[in-house]
Amino acid sequence: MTDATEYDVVVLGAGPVGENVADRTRAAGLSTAVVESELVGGECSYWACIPSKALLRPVIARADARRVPGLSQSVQGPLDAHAVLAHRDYYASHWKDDGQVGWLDSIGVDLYRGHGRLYGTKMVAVTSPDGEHHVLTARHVVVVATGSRAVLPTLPGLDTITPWTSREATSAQQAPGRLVIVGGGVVGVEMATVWQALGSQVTMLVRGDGLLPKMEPFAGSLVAEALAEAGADVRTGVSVASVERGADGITVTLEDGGSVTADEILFATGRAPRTDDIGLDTVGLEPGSWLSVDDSCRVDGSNWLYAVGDVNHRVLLTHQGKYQARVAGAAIAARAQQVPLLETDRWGAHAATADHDAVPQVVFTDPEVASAGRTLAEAEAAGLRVRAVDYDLSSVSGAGLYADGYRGHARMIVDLDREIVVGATFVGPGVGELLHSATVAIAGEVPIERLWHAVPAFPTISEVWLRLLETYRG
Ligand SMILES: Cc1cc2nc3c(=O)[nH]c(=O)nc-3n(C[C@H](O)[C@H](O)[C@H](O)COP(=O)(O)OP(=O)(O)OC[C@H]3O[C@@H](n4cnc5c(N)ncnc54)[C@H](O)[C@@H]3O)c2cc1C
Ligand SMILES: NC(=O)c1ccc[n+]([C@@H]2O[C@H](COP(=O)([O-])OP(=O)(O)OC[C@H]3O[C@@H](n4cnc5c(N)ncnc54)[C@H](O)[C@@H]3O)[C@@H](O)[C@H]2O)c1
Repeated sequence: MTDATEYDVVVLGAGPVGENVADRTRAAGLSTAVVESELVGGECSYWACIPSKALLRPVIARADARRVPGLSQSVQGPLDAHAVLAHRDYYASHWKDDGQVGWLDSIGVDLYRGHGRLYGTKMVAVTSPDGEHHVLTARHVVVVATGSRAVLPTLPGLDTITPWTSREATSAQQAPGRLVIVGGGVVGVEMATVWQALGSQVTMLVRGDGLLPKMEPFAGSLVAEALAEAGADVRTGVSVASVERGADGITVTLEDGGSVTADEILFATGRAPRTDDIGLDTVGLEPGSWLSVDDSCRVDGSNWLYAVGDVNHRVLLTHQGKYQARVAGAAIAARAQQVPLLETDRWGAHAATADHDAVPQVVFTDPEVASAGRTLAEAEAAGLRVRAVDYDLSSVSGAGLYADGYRGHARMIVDLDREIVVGATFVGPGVGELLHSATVAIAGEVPIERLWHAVPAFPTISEVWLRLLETYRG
């Protein structure tokens, strides 16, 4: 090893979360280095959130326009797939990270390109692409922010095909004629929405009994209904037995004996931590494991190792990882300054409390699904005494004006002992922008009787809040 360099903080991985923690520690006056093996900006910028949403936006805008009388006639044609993909390429910065590298430079964070591995306590060894080695020593902490990767199931014949993961699904340069998607989670439904609209014949193979199993059941039902109307073949309760490449493409054999043939197959079957080759064994941790942390994002049992973002498996979402980065950054700075007492209590400045109680998520399908906090099933499993309050979104004036024949549903979960909202789910066109109202109500633990005074503007879809509260109050 050559070229040993010392920093206050060393961050392993420059995805959105690593970048944010580096920003916070640098702003607190701590010298900070980040190590990145691929592109600064991580999965989110190049193969996940940004390209997927750039692909989805024209699909959703067209679907919305088709529901507006006077406009629908002019948007009946197909999408211009070439222009949609070019728009995506632009938002993925053509898979170049110059902009983000420039930003790191502007905030005074040093970037080391290469594969980083922990190398004992407070040390990170970096192997650069041209084979050089650096050892970075952290005076205070090392932060692991190496994210996650797609998981492929073990299947006979997998080695005969080159399957798509979320990376290929978000960066493909043309629509396959026939696309099979295995998995009915968030990646599965968003990518089915995109590629069916761009001209592929999509078949979804879902082993459970519905889509989006982690959300309220009506969310998956409404999305499945709309995907089927868009022409996708959504099959639930089916499992893949094997895959094989033949003259006519990829043949997927199902456990019930049926089969489907396609040009491409996307496995949208979940994520694994990128920790198999980061030197965890040198610090007594298990390679390949998710890193378990406390609410300040410090790895259990350590006083110098933090883990933020996907890699700690608390919530696999960019905005929540960036929230963890803000909390961890504040905790790292406070501990470095030897602040005697950190605010690690619930909702304190050094506790990522919202990870447990107030996580928002938007699934950008048509209809959109927007949820915050707990589902009914989660609230009950947590032992809360709750009531689910339901309302048909199509009965809200603003929804009718938004789209002809509006279809949607809303559910609010009320904690009956505290009389506060602990969860909300909205499904319908345009509901994504409604979500922050729910997040504020949940994180703020606003009493229902005070929410009654939060008057939604007429005639917006947000009047659903009034209808939910009226329904609750009877
Ligand atoms: C298709 C798809 C769509 C998504 N859409 C959304 C969305 O709309 N909204 C949302 O909130 N979330 C979305 N997500 C989730 C989101 O992408 C992740 O939660 C987010 O990227 C996590 O950020 P991170 O910084 O923890 O990890 P990552 O973004 O994975 O970044 C980790 C970085 O660490 C680097 N790295 C790894 N190992 C090493 C090493 N040994 N040395 C050096 N560098 C290393 C990687 O190269 C990478 O740049 C989506 C995910 C997918 C797959
Ligand atoms: N809009 C967004 O916020 C957004 C978009 C995409 C992804 N994400 C995040 O990225 C993460 C990954 O998404 P994902 O959809 O890959 O994971 P997921 O865990 O949401 O869904 C994976 C699905 O695949 C199924 N599955 C697993 N193994 C299987 C197998 N062998 N055969 C058939 N089905 C199998 C699971 O039952 C599950 O329903 C999620 O945590 C998600 O929140 C967020």
